[in-house]
Amino acid sequence: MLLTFTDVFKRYQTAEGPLTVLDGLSLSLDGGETLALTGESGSGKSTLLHLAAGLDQADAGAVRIDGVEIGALKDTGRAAMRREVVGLIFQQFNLIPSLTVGANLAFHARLAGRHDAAWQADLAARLGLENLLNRYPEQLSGGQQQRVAIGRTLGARPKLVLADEPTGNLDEATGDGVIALMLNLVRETGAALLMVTHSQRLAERLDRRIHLTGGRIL
Ligand SMILES: Nc1ncnc2c1ncn2[C@@H]1O[C@H](COP(=O)(O)OP(=O)(O)OP(=O)(O)O)[C@@H](O)[C@H]1O
Repeated sequence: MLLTFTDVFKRYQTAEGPLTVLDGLSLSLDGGETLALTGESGSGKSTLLHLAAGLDQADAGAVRIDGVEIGALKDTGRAAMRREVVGLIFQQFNLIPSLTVGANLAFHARLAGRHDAAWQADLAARLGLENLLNRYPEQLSGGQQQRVAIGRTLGARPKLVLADEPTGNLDEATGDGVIALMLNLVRETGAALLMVTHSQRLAERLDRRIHLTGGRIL
């Protein structure tokens, strides 16, 4: 298994008192598998993704990537795991505004020590970005920005891609095109994908679907 959650609990302290968001949740994702995560607003989908990315820690239970329990790693170990194994794609694109499209595309691959000019050129072409490489993110449409974000993530050849509502800011037709490109590239590189979506229609395009409710997977 590439990613496992075993009996994971996550609580937040809120102004109204403690809130249990994940309540003994377990799940597993195989290498190369694509999995859609749905759930009501506020059910804990982003919380789960943050735990999978090592951006936050569980209060109890274990989150493992490639057999390594990320809660047991020190900060530097978790950062290395994020850099080298995990790729993140967010609704808000999160491109680096001061870097060109070309430099954004290369950024994660360089950080991971896996920059490969031929692969980057191939990705740019596949994502229809080859004529935009010298532009800055603010000079792109939302769909173009998300294609850069996908290229930036896959440029580093992560084993695990975590996507949080990747087409949430795009219209349906643009979003469908972006998802198709992302799924093709994810499948081609053999990465696994955990994608949060509100859309049952998009969820149907992935290998498997899970639904988060009451802090657990149905
Ligand atoms: N840092 C925090 N402190 C306190 N409560 C939080 C914090 N982060 C999230 N929550 C609460 O935890 C619950 C789960 O939030 P989360 O963002 O994981 O849900 P979600 O399923 O991703 O929601 P949405 O679909 O609306 O994005 C919500 O009730 C939210 O208010």
